[in-house]
Formats: sequence, structure tokens, C-alpha cells
Amino acid sequence: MEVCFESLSVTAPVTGKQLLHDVSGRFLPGELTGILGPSGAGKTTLLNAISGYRRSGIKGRIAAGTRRSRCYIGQEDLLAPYMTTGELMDFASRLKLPPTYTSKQRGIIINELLHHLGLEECIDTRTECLSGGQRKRLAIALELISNPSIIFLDEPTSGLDIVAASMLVRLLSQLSHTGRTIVVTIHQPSATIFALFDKVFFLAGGKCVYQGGPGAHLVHFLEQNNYICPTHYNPADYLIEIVEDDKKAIQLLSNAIENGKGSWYCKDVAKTLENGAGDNINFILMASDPLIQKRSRDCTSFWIQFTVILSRIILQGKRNKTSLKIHLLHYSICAFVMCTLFYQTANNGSEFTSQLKLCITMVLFHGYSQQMAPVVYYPFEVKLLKREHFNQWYSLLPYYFALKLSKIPILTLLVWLHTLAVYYFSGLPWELYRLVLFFAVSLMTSFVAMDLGLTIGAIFNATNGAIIGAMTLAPLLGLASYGFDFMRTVPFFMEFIVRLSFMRSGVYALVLIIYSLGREPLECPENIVHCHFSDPKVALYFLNLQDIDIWRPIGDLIINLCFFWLTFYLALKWRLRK
Ligand SMILES: Nc1ncnc2c1ncn2[C@@H]1O[C@H](COP(=O)(O)OP(=O)(O)OP(=O)(O)O)[C@@H](O)[C@H]1O
Repeated sequence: MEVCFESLSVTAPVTGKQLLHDVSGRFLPGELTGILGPSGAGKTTLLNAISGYRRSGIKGRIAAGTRRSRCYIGQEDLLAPYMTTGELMDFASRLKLPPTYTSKQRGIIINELLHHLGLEECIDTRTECLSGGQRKRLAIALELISNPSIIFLDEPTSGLDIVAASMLVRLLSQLSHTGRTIVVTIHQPSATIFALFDKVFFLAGGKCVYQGGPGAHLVHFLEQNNYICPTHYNPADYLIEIVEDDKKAIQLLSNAIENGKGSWYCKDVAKTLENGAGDNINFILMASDPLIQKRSRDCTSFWIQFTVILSRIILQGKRNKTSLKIHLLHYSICAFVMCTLFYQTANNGSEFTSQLKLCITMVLFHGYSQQMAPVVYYPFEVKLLKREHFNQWYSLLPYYFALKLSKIPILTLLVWLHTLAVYYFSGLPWELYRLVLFFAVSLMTSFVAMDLGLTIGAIFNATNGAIIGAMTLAPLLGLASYGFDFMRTVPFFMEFIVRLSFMRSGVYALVLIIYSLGREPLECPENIVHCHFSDPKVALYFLNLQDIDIWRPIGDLIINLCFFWLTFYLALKWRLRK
């Protein structure tokens, strides 16, 4: 399958700056094509536009196979952590190959690919322990499982030494000669790497300054335009130096090659595009080679995707013992501190404010613990999701449900242990329904906070997310503790506003659990004269909660939970479309 594009322009979304100016080109099957040019020339912009990775601000016509027939491997080495090469290959093969393939057949394909890409000895090595070159090769091996006919790679040699870089490009060259169209961007290739390309597409200042064969063709083209490449000089280096030193050269060479259209094999680009071109961008669905399509992922059901993704998350969770230990330590320390602070205060009629503080501290602890962690770790996972989803590994819905389900067991256990300790040592009555409700409210608060954190992590990067996360918590907490000492005079509209805070709902629910549900009078120490809050009804009256049913704040929490489930899903959807 070939890739061709005509009069392609790309503008930056906010500034409106034009990044590519009406470039045209054609990349043929069975060839390795390099998009070259100085830094900032627009190589990544072009690759992202023709691969479909970028969708906004594009004008022109593009034909680049179907979404299933192409894959994109970005500059960052995005590989799922805590998995070995073999496990990751198996994970990808279960998603990408039709379910009719037996594990033996999948194993044969995996071994063949690992052998071909020189990764056999790394089969039991964890992805985070692989070298830079091995990581790049694994990223390619993973995509090759579905046998794509077009592969786009952004700067695959970045971070590699010259030997590893040449090895990788040689491998790409071999892969392209099996009938695939492989397009890579490379900043400034060495002479050895340059010679491995079948075709090169030079960009400078967002314009095409050369398209065609490397070596003699390029030298000849330069000579025709009065640029004589010195003998024994890498023509790629020479062209980059020309366009960097002399800005007029960009216009001159771009005119000579008609901004990409002038190359002999580009003459019939328009004809190819005629088959299905639209007004703006249009990915023409080209006839697919049945042999190439044989292994493509097209029939893994929701259930298969869900179970495979869930098993990966569980495996990663089991391997990431540090995270589990940190969580256990955090919950244990906080439980110890809270047990000490509120020791036997929940059954003491003279400790009314301590009981309120207990409720606020519980909600603050669960809210803060569960919101801030995803804000920091989730942005990396979103990048991985984006790449795997773009390359058609799985759909969003099975991923979403697998992720949500995977969070339940550990969080439930942590919250249960914490609640049990605080409940017992604070002196709350040992009644099953009260304990279960106290735990349920703590758990719901944790889940709402986690979904809020995941939503922020899905939208923002870790730096901005940490700021937004902290900024969101502050008003929510402010609303949670607002007006407890003047509750009877709180205006109606403020009552409505405070209900928007899930933390407030959590605090209300805990207060009602402590004082309602047929609570017996609290004990009063002998030396205390005024102990009117020993009567739970007085406490509820003071807080203006005497007529509020316990299910109202719990209902508010459930509404918040549903709202943030939806928000998180929509945030992911938006991020994947962006
Ligand atoms: N969103 C944006 N807003 C404004 N300018 C942008 C935006 N994205 C890219 N650019 C600019 O477009 C130009 C091309 O960027 P691009 O990343 O495609 O370059 P490149 O050739 O891949 O560079 P490098 O080899 O250094 O990665 C650069 O000057 C860059 O600053």
C-alpha cells in the first residue's frame, strides 16, 4: 500500500502558524523512505499528519491505507512496564490476532518475530530493563504482530549510538523489502544510514526541498541547482547545511522540486487521489492485500479485550510491589495517627467538636489520598493508552471497564482496614450496620476522589495536573467544613452549593452515621457539667441535620460517583480524539 499526499498544509491550532506549506509526496510499498531535514523543519508534523495521528489544522489530500493497515511508533519508548518482552508480545498477540489462533500458533508468530528482530534473548527481560535499541525493536515487533502494511516511525534512532541506529535502520530496510511501506523521520542521518534509504523526502521551513533517491540522484539534483556537493561529503549533511545557512535556498530548491510534485514518481499522485479524495483530509480506503491483512486485528470481542487488559493490569499491579507497600504504609500510618488523635472520643458527649473533626479528617484523608496519586501517575498511562488505541490494539470501553474493575479489590481492602481501626479505636458503638455504612461512605468518597484524580490525569500532564488537583481539593474541602458552627443560619443557596462537594456529602453522611440510626446517648465524664451533646438529637439539631435522612448525602455521593465515572470516560474519549 502506498502513501501519497497532495498540497498538504498544516497550521498550529492556537497560534495559526503554518507549519507545512502545500507539500506533496509519494511513499511506495517495498521501500524505506526517510523524512529528513533540519530541526524544526516539520518532519514530525508531516509524519503525524499522514499517519492520522494528528487531525486538526490539516488541509490537503492524503491516502494512507486504512486505519487497520497502518501503525504509528512515536519518538517516546512507550512500553507497558513490569512485563517481560515475551509477556508483552503475548498480550499484544491476544488482542491483535483473531481468537481462532491457538496459543501455540501465537507462540510461533511471537518467536518468529522476536528472532527476526534479534530479541530472542530478551524474552524474559522486563521492558524497563531493555536497552534503548531493544526497546525500539520491541515497539516494532509489537506492531508487526498485526502485520501492518504501512509503518510510520518518528525518530526511531534518537537516543541510540551509531551502531544500534544503523542496525535498526537496516532492519527497517529489510522489513520494507517484504512489501511494506515504511516511513521514518530522522534528524540528521550518518552516511551509512542515509545509504540504506530507498527514497528520501527533505523538508526545510515546512516545504519540500527534495524528494527522490538518495546518493547520486540527490547530488545530481543539487548540481542542477548550482549546489556542488563536495566529493566524500554526505549529501544529506550538505543539503541540511545549505538550507540552514541560506534561507533563499529553501525557496529555490522547493520551486525546483515543485514542493514535492516535481519528482518523476509523483506525477500520478493526483490520479491515485482522484479515486476517493474529499474537500479536506481524506484517507482513501485502498484495496488490501489478503495476505497482509490475514493477521490483522479485526475480530477480538469486547470480552476478550476486557479480560486481556484486566489480566495485564493485575499482573502489573502484582509486580509493582513498591506501590502496594507505599499504599499499605500510608494507610497504616494515617490510621495510627487518627486512632491516636480520636482515641475514645466518638463515645464522649463532651467531645462534640472532636467527633466533627473525625468526620472531616476521614473524608479529607480518603479524598486527598485517592485524588493526588492518579494525577501524577496517570498521564504516563494515558500516553500508552493513546498509542495502543491508535494502533488498534483495543477499544476504549473494555479498557475503561478493566481499569475501573482492577481498582476495586485493593482500594476496598485498604479502606476496610483503615475504617475498622479508626472505627474501633475512636469508640464508635460496635454495631454492624453502623460500621458497614461508615465503611461504605469512606469507600465511596475514595472512589469519587480517585475518579476525579483520573479525570485530571487524563486531561493534563503531571505538572499541570498536580496544580489543578491541589486547586480542586481546596474548594471542595472548604465547602465540606463550611458553616458547622452557624448551620441554622446558612442561606438556602449556600446549602445548595455545599451539596456540590462530594466531600461535604461524605462529611454529612458520616455525621449522620455517628448521631442517627438509633444512637444511644453518649457517655459523659463525671467532671463535666455541661454535656448537652451527649444526646445525639441535640447534636443533630445544632447541625440542622435533625430532618435529613441518612440516604440523602449517600445519594449525593452516588450521584457524584456516577458523574465522575462519566467525566473520566469522556475525558479519555476526548484525549484519544485530540
Ligand atoms: N502547536 C504548535 N504551535 C506552534 N508551533 C508549532 C506547534 N507544533 C510545532 N510547531 C513548530 O513547527 C515546526 C515543526 O515542528 P516539528 O516538530 O514538526 O519539527 P521537526 O522537523 O520534527 O523537528 P525535530 O527534528 O527537532 O524534532 C517547529 O518550528 C515547531 O516549533
